[in-house]
Amino acid sequence: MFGRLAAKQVPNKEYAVVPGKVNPDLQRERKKCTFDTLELTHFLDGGVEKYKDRKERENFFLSDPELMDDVPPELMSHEDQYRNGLKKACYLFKKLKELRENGGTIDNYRQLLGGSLGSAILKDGNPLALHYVMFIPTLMGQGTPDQCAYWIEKAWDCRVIGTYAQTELGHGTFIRGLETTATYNPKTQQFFLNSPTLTSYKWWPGGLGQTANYAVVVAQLYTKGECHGIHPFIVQLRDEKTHRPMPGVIVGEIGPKLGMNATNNGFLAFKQVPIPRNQMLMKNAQVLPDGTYVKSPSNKLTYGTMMFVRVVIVQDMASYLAKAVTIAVRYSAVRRQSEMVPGQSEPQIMDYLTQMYKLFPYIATVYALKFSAQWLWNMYNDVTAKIDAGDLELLPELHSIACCLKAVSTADTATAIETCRLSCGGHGYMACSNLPTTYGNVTAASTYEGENTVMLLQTARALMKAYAKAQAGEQLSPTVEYLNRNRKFRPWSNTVDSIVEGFKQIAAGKVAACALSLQRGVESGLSSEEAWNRASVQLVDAAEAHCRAFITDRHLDMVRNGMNELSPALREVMAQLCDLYCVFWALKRTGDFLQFCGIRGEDVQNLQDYQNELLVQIRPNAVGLVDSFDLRDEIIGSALGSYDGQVYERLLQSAMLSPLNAKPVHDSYGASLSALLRAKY
Ligand SMILES: CCC/C=C/C(=O)SCCNC(=O)CCNC(=O)[C@H](O)C(C)(C)COP(=O)([O-])OP(=O)([O-])OC[C@H]1O[C@@H](n2cnc3c(N)ncnc32)[C@H](O)[C@@H]1OP(=O)([O-])[O-]
Ligand SMILES: Cc1cc2nc3c(=O)[nH]c(=O)nc-3n(C[C@H](O)[C@H](O)[C@H](O)COP(=O)(O)OP(=O)(O)OC[C@H]3O[C@@H](n4cnc5c(N)ncnc54)[C@H](O)[C@@H]3O)c2cc1C
Repeated sequence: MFGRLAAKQVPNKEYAVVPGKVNPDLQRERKKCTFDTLELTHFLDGGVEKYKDRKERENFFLSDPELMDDVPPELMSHEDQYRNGLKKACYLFKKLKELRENGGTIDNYRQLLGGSLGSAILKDGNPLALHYVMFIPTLMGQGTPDQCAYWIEKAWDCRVIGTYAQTELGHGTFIRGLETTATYNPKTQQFFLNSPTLTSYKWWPGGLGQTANYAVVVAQLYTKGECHGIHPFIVQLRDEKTHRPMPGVIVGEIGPKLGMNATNNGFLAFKQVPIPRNQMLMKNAQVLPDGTYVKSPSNKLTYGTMMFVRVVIVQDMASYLAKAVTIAVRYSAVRRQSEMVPGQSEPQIMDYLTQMYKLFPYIATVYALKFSAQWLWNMYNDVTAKIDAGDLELLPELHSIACCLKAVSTADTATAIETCRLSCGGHGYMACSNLPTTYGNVTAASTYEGENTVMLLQTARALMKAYAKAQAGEQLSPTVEYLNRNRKFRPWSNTVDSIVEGFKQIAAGKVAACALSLQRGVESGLSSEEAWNRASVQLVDAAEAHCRAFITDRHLDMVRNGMNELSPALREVMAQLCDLYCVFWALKRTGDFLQFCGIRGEDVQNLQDYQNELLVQIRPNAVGLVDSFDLRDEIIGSALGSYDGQVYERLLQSAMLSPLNAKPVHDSYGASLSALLRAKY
């Protein structure tokens, strides 16, 4: 493994990090806060009991030195990143078991992964993540009771470790086009898995490289000479004792990536690999022993695990963003630069309105995403319970709203984290700020589990259907109710209610414009598919507008109806954040408001003034707001964002970890530089 780096001492002892010393600017900021930060933390946790559970859990994991890195992962080789990630992931499993046996409150490993705790322990990814996030959920969601009974316990106990192998070199988005085949032979009662082309190689699954010994493989099912489309199969990839690849299985790792370098993403191919009939997951569709195919009530049920992960991603985005914005806000309170008034002392950079504008809307975004994520999670649970009882009616609506929320939450969070990085100037570019790694983790989510443009087009498809229903006077489901053709939008009134209503009006206008474009396209002689492609830029835009309308509506509803038990001081700050989120997006979409909501130039000026006012109102509470996220320093993992604000001391300390600083003269001097310096040209 990597050698323990002998960290060099900081050059001057007085510049070392001093335990307990807090930067005076941060102390002043904390005194200014107008609300009780603990009250907000309790609210975020969902009550005092849950707060206590979380604290206990964090203490249990984060006080264990085995789970802390001696060396930051960015200083490790690709191979050591994997070794380190795997070692910690396995240790974490043992600790989790210990916690559960002692009556701990975390019921599964998945809860550890997406949240801030998981990303603190396994900063650059977890090779066991897919086992918990997709392999086990697929067994649970797609297995028959017998299959669940056989596999799930083994999987929970990590006696088998799996991944979810769907994407291929040639196809990620268009899953109906996957090329891996599973052909049933009734004589042997086996499926034979085969990879007929290079493009059919599975590519990307997390943990597939060297970790998993099983996988759910998504393959085209052939039986009695007929193809029935893609289905999930449990396939053994490696020997349970030796861990060597099974005969006919070609497997490996795909190499370094922009981020998530410990996740051990892999490739996989099969040469006619046999598996028994009962390893097709048969809750929805079945193949009988004689090869007869029994159809699923809906072939979209095979897509259930993706839906589940899309729902979870929206929650994860709020966690990642809370971390990034905590780093940037604390740093902005400590950092002083330039002169606002000539001759006066340098202000905290957070006193510049442009800096407030970079940061505060993203504090608000944490709440906006959190409230939408909570709603989506509840809806997901309701709909899956109904599906289990045979009622599939709400599935399309869940799919439509999950797709756009997944796309908008990941895209917004990636932009927000990049803005946080920029707001920290040069130091934000340092790996030790933890902003680059956080960005790497988050930007991946714009691609995985459904590429964002493609997800928005799925929502747009549902919106077009809803629009047609509205035109026909049919009843609409709640998330698209605003498309009702008889709906009268209220006139503009310079209030946050008006903005939220305005977003619905914009979405309705854009949806109608798309329908018109599609109709005109077809009338001009295009096929419906060609017309769809011609309208697709507009369609993506309409889906985003629909999602923004949903998010602002949820946020306002929570502030109005979900915070009654909070103190007036805290409710006031929560209302300011909600207003800021709405005004920020209204100003980003001024053109839309002018086009669809009948606002005038002076209304835009009013919005601008209101945004400035909100930024100034939030300013004294900025540090209090991020403190309320209550993220421990181990979770923040940043020289810029620790609670004590010893920013410069930590930067210097972290530079001393660089192996290049281990000796006063680096070996490379003798190997190349000395010759260059002495050469006579
Ligand atoms: C930590 C994480 C690590 C990462 C892991 C991964 O990335 S794993 C890999 C992750 N990979 C991905 O995420 C791959 C992304 N790709 C996909 O999910 C699919 O290929 C697709 C949804 C884009 C199209 O699928 P398609 O060509 O089969 O469909 P179509 O467009 O022809 O529409 C037909 C109808 O089906 C409907 N419908 C569709 N999906 C659902 C659903 N889930 N539920 C309900 N309904 C659904 C749709 O609304 C439409 O309804 P309509 O209008 O007829 O009433
Ligand atoms: C970090 C990471 C982890 C992953 N983990 C897993 C895993 O564990 N298991 C697994 O099976 N997969 C995994 N994936 C794969 C992931 O799900 C796919 O990369 C994703 O679904 C996108 O598919 P693609 O790569 O084929 O992109 P493409 O579909 O090729 O996208 C390329 C471009 O084409 C555009 N495009 C494609 N289709 C359309 C369309 N119909 N209309 C308009 N534009 C279109 C897209 O918008 C995009 O701009 C992972 C990917 C990443 C990055």
